[in-house]
Amino acid sequence: MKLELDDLTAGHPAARSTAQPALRRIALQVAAGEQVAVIGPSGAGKTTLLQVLACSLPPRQGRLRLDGQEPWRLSRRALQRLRGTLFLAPQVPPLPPRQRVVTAVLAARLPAMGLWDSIRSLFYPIDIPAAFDALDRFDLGDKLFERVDRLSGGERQRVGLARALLAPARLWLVDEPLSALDPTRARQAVQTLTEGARDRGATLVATLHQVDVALAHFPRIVGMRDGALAFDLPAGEVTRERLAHLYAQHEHELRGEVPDPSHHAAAPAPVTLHCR
Ligand SMILES: Nc1ncnc2c1ncn2[C@@H]1O[C@H](COP(=O)(O)OP(=O)(O)OP(=O)(O)O)[C@@H](O)[C@H]1O
Repeated sequence: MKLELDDLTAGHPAARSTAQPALRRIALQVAAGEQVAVIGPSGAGKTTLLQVLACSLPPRQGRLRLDGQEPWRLSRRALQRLRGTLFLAPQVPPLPPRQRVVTAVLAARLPAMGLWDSIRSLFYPIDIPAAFDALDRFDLGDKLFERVDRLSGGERQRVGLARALLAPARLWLVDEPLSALDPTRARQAVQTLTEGARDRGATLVATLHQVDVALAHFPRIVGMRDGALAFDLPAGEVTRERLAHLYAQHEHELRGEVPDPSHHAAAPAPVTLHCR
C-alpha cells in the first residue's frame, strides 16, 4: 500500500486546547512494500502518526492518502473495508485475557471472514496449522493452546506480532514492538516482521526506541521530534550527530549501540550511548 501525507496536522480529541498538535505539517510519502522505522524521543508523535495512518485519528488539516484514496472522504462502509486491509499492532496488544492463544492469533483474520465463520472461529479455531506456523516464527509454537493471561508480557507482545503474519493486510503499522523483549528476542522479532512483510508485499511502518535495531533492519529511517519530521533518510546516512540532535535533552532514551556510518573507513568501535 502506498502512503501519502501532505502537510498533515493532527491532534488528539482529549488534548488540551492550548496544547500544540501532536503532529505538525507532516509531509511523507512511502511506496508500496517499503519498510520504514520511525524513531524519536518520547512524545515526538510516533504513535499518533501510526493512528493517523491506521485511519483511527482523522487529520485536522492537510491530506492523507492510502493507495490514492482519501480515507476520510470514503463512505462509512468503504472506510471499514479499507481498515480491513490495515494491521495496527499497538504497544500493548489487545488480547482477551481468558482466550486461548490460537484463537487470539487467528482473530487477525476476522476482517477477511464472513459473519458466520467469524463467530465459529471464536469457538472452533479454523486454521490451527496456520496459527502454529505464525507463532512458531516468534518461537511460541508451544503456547498454541495456552491461555493469554498465563503468558509473560514479552510472550503477549510476540503473540500480538504473530497476528500480523495472518492478517489480510497490505499495510502493517507496528508500535514499539520490542519494548517487552530482551535484545536477542527483539532482533529475532524484528527480523521475522521485516521478512513477513516483504514476503507478503506489505508496507511496514514501525516505531522503535531501539535505534540500533532500526538502523540494522530498516532501509529508511524517519526521525520525529515535537510532532514534526526531523529527518527522513536512508539508514546509512543517520549519523551519531543526527541522533544526538534528535534526542537532545532526551539522551537517556537512546538505546543500543549506534555505529557511526560516517566513520566506517576508520572502523571505530561502536559507541554506547545510553541504556534506559
Ligand atoms: N490520547 C491522548 N490524548 C491527548 N493527548 C495525547 C494522547 N495521546 C498522545 N497525546 C499527546 O500527543 C503527543 C504525541 O504523543 P505520541 O504518543 O504520539 O508520542 P510518541 O512519540 O509515540 O511517544 P512514546 O515514545 O512515549 O510512545 C504527546 O504530547 C502526547 O502527550
